[in-house]
Amino acid sequence: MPSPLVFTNPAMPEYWASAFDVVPFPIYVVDMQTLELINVNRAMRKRTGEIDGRKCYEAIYGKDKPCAFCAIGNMQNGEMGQTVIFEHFNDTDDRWYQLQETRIAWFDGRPAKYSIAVDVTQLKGAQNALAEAHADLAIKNRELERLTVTDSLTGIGNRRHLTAVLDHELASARRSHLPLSVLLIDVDRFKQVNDTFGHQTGDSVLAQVAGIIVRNIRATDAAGRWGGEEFIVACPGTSAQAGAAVAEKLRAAIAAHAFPTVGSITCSIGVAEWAEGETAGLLLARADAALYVAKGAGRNRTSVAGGPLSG
Ligand SMILES: Nc1nc2c(ncn2[C@@H]2O[C@H](COP(=O)(O)OP(=O)(O)OP(=O)(O)O)[C@@H](O)[C@H]2O)c(=O)[nH]1
Repeated sequence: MPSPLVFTNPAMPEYWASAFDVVPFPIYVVDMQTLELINVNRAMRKRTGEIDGRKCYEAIYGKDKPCAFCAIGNMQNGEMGQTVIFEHFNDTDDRWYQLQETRIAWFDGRPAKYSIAVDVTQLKGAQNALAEAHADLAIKNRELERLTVTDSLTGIGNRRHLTAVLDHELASARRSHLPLSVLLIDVDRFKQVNDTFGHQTGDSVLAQVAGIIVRNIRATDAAGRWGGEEFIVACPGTSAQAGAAVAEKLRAAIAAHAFPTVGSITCSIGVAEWAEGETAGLLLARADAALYVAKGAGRNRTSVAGGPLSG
């Protein structure tokens, strides 16, 4: 009993033609030795015209030598009925095809392969659009995430970001037993800046102060705008003494900066080192108390908090 893939009935070529002409997808049969097209169905002829007898690579792909992706090489020693399925972009008509190619024996015994080519260009387009939409969404989500932790005026971390950073740094300090200091920075007499030069100039001063802070701290430090004209810097691995040095550096940099329209401004800074068992709220309360001392002592200075507040 011959394999159903070995066509032996001499009437078969006609049968083949009538059966495959009703299939709406292009189907063609190639002689595996000569690479000549033995049979081409109606859907294929509609696309290519009469190409029977021509080399497949030349008639279908407009090439002057066999295609690099041709499956015939791998089929030469394969089993009858061996099938490969792959997708291919045909640049002669700029369309994607899914090709299903099967090894057969033609009616006269010649080894051949027949190919069914399904145009999947639209499907590919939809897949690509979906992939693009996913990528776009991922980028937008990322941007949204960034915006929720960014202060829109200064571009540095906002209060939400700082709260998360402080929680994280406190947990790290608890584990590592390394010191952690926070700096609470407040622009001096900022109301005057607004009142004298207008709110817009005030905004610009805040953005510049943020820039000075960010440029003068370590990559491992975290800075953000706590609100209004107040900024916080968290310095992991930093004692109160070292924190005071960072504060003085920032204070001097801000005092030395020439702010357009406004001239010079100053700031006061409260520094507190985290004490074992202390919450972020209590740590900030101590930094705030130190800031209050700095303001009371005449502003444009740094004050370091004493030990933890009781209660
Ligand atoms: N331009 C601008 N001003 C702001 C912003 N947020 C808060 N302010 C202003 O900052 C000023 C803070 O004033 P105060 O709290 O009295 O403090 P100060 O004038 O800096 O005085 P001291 O802190 O005592 O030196 C207020 O006038 C607020 O309106 C902002 O986003 N932009």
